Amino acid sequence: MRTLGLTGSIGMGKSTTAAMLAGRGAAVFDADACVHRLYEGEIVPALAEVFPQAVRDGRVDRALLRLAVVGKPNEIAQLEKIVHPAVRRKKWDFVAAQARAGTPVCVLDIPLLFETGDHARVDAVIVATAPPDVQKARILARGGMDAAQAEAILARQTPDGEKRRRAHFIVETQHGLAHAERRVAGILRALAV
Ligand SMILES: CC(C)(COP(=O)(O)OP(=O)(O)OC[C@H]1O[C@@H](n2cnc3c(N)ncnc32)[C@H](O)[C@@H]1O)[C@@H](O)C(=O)NCCC(=O)NCCS
Ligand SMILES: Nc1ncnc2c1ncn2[C@@H]1O[C@H](COP(=O)(O)OP(=O)(O)OP(=O)(O)O)[C@@H](O)[C@H]1O
Repeated sequence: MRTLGLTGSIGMGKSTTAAMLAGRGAAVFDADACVHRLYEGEIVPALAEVFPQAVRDGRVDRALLRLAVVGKPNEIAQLEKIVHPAVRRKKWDFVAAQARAGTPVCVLDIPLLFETGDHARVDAVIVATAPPDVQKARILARGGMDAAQAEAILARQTPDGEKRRRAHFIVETQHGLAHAERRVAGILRALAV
């Protein structure tokens, strides 16, 4: 099995690129979706001890959690200390299950691929990217985060230029879906998978 890491800074088109890889047969682990699932129950007791204001009806309310942690380095570090080990377990369980099932290509879609060191544990790294103005417009258009919150999140991520330098493959997402789809097909061809 080939294991590919897919990353990109906030709003760069990572999830869209992951969906294209899935459409071509890859099994995708989505770290953001994994976190969101954990917030529905499994990790709620641990979080309720530290961020009780973000728990409503037995689940984590992400808008409230965002208010509690974004732009607050100590709080986000505390959150990561609880969330990241749980995600790590789910991620490698997923990879092991895919290997057992004989899946040919497994993709780890992880915003913090370099920050966690996972880039060194995969066969190749794909980085989704777009110019900064496109990125900012996308984050604001999606709603949820304002410009200051987006800046605070970006400040915690490896800069896009460094991600691109360290990538084996780059998918530029500012040229539209068809363009990115062709690039994804080309990458899979180049990897012979
Ligand atoms: C801060 C939270 C509540 C915001 O939730 P929201 O629904 O608005 O955003 P979502 O989870 O979809 O994340 C959007 C993007 O923000 C970026 N991001 C999120 N958390 C982090 C973080 N700790 N460090 C850097 N970037 C982050 C990523 O690019 C991610 O794709 C949420 O992201 C969270 O709980 N983060 C902590 C867990 C974490 O580190 N996740 C990152 C991948 S494991
Ligand atoms: N190749 C593309 N062509 C056109 N629009 C795109 C492309 N890729 C992404 N987009 C658009 O950009 C926005 C952000 O994309 P997406 O959700 O995939 O980003 P992301 O990197 O996963 O974001 P985040 O890290 O914030 O979760 C979406 O509105 C999506 O439709």
